[in-house]
Amino acid sequence: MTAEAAAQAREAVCTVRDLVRTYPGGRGRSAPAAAVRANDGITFDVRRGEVFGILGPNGAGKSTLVRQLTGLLRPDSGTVDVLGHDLVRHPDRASRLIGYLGQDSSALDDLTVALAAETTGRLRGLDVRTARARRDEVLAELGLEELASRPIRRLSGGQRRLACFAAVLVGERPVLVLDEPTTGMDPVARRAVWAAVDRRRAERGTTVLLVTHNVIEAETVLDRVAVIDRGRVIACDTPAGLKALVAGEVRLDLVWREDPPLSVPEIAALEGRAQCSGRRWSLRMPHDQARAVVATVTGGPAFAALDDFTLATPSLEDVYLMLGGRGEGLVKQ
Ligand SMILES: Nc1ncnc2c1ncn2[C@@H]1O[C@H](COP(=O)(O)OP(=O)(O)OP(=O)(O)O)[C@@H](O)[C@H]1O
Repeated sequence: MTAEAAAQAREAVCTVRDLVRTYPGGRGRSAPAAAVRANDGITFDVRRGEVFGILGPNGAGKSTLVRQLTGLLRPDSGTVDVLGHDLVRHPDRASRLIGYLGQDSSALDDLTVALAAETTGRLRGLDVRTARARRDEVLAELGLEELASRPIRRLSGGQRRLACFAAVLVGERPVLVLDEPTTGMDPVARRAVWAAVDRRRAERGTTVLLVTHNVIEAETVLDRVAVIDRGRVIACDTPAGLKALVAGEVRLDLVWREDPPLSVPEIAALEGRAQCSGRRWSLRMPHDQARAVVATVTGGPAFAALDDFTLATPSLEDVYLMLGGRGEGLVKQ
């Protein structure tokens, strides 16, 4: 091991090695359902104080991965170490180390926002006074005071998500695992979540593992990201490092009014290279080629068929596609 690798291993808070999890096939309605290998040899390290992302489209295996990290699902093979604890052998230790926000919040639905936060603190060993004090701090921090006495089940989707996030923060844990925490939230709530995460990282060195299929969020809030496709890590780096893989290229999006004008030879030649989604074509190409294509679509007979076009610098979605991932499931807003 090099000195650098040794230093990195020392500061790793979470170490995942060769994690495999297969869901058994069942008896489907018409034919037997095949087994699904949801995690197929996943390996990565998360360092202290890092916001580490797991990015991938629906069904990539993200939730399966975090449920194993949080001791809720047993892997077929592989290891999960969090702060020196073997969580495959001792899954019961996960709740002392990790604050987990899963996708399903129904367990808290019957409680009010305040009681959900207080109860979580009590379950984590705080005495009543401390649990109430922490509850009040977190509700104020997230702008939830006005909703404090409302039952969670009566809130909007975004408010409910924020209330569950608040509960996760009461009774501090050194590691937070957040499975798509901002789903359904408006921009104000999203900002409150990221500010709360940042504050804990800066003040307490909290380490955050964040599951997302939102590429914009991934680019703005993550220090490093593991890109997952079909149960495997296909890349792991900083967002900037990943985007350097497609540096020198631009993304051209073309939106046609109706059918694309395939009678124009230059357009027909582009079709095979484009990611087509309805009337939208998306292409990645070097700058000078993009200039030539823009001249063709805006100057020639193709123009009448064109509804709109945009040129943009490549995003993590382009990296994902370049690496062979299926891009359809990623969210871009
Ligand atoms: N309990 C289960 N039984 C059988 N197959 C499952 C089960 N849970 C998940 N799967 C399958 O395992 C694969 C990975 O699912 P997983 O929920 O981990 O993906 P994900 O990346 O979290 O997706 P999403 O973004 O939609 O939450 C999918 O093909 C899914 O259909």
